[in-house]
Amino acid sequence: MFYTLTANPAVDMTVTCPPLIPNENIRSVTSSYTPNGKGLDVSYALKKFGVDSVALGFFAGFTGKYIVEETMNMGCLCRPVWIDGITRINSYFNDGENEYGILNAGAPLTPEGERELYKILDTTGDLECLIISGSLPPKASRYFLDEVIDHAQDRGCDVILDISSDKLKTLAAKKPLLIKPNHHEMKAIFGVPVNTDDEVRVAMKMAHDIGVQNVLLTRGSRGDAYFSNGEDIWYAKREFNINLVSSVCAGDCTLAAFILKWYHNRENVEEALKLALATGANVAESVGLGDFGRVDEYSRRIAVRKLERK
Ligand SMILES: O=P(O)(O)OC[C@@]1(O)O[C@H](CO)[C@@H](O)[C@@H]1O
Repeated sequence: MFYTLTANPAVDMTVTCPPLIPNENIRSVTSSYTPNGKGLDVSYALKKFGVDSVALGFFAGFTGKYIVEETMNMGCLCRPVWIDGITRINSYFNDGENEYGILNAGAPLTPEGERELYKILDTTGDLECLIISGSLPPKASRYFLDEVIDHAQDRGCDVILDISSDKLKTLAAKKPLLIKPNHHEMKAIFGVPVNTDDEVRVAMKMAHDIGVQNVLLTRGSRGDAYFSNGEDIWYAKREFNINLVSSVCAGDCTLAAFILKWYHNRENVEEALKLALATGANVAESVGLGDFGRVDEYSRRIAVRKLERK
């Protein structure tokens, strides 16, 4: 069974509005409030593909209650750890020209909360693959992620990381099965750009050298991605334009789709990349995750090639 961990979930408030004007109030055109957080998004996307997972995370207050209820309403399994405070609300604005995001800190984590999570990881019956996504809440202990990975790996569980913290560099030594940085994160973590095939080769090698088994590198609005398994590197690109509404959950759904096709069939890189980019593109065309209505059609319009070995 797939498990996702969202240590710092959020209600996303997504607003479309006329251009923002300093020191003036403007009225929004549309607004919506959706249960989110990177790991939860992975669980929701898997569910849309008909695959169950268990969503783990720390939840607090009325917003936490809303997320857990909505998660269950979607038919997703969820094992919340309740903490004090209020789960954050993140705000995203699209003024027709640009996207803006304001991300809040989240409810502070407690040692008791952390221990409760470790207990779930130690005792749950079917822990096969844990996808750890997103930021950490305030007051998370210094070695929280190290501990989470240790508890999971002690159970023989694979670990996938989608975190932007520079902790990723040290966590790589624990040999995660897969990491999913975007181009900004890859540059921040390894200090090298990833604009060309050759630059990507260098960055991928750096990731593998420090312990990462597989890397899915996404490049946001460019609509392309690279995947490296340590032996070969594939490049995938969408061959169509999208009608951008909100790119906010696109990366999480890209990851979910990739895992879905690749986790149980590691040879299936090409198909996995096609579904991943198609899903990300379709999600960016709606608020939240959308209905995945064009994923099949888009999958047929993703070009994939293997890079020459050097
Ligand atoms: O602060 P984090 O955890 O890095 O990111 C949180 C977040 O931006 O990630 C999701 C999109 O990926 C949003 O639903 C959510 O608001």
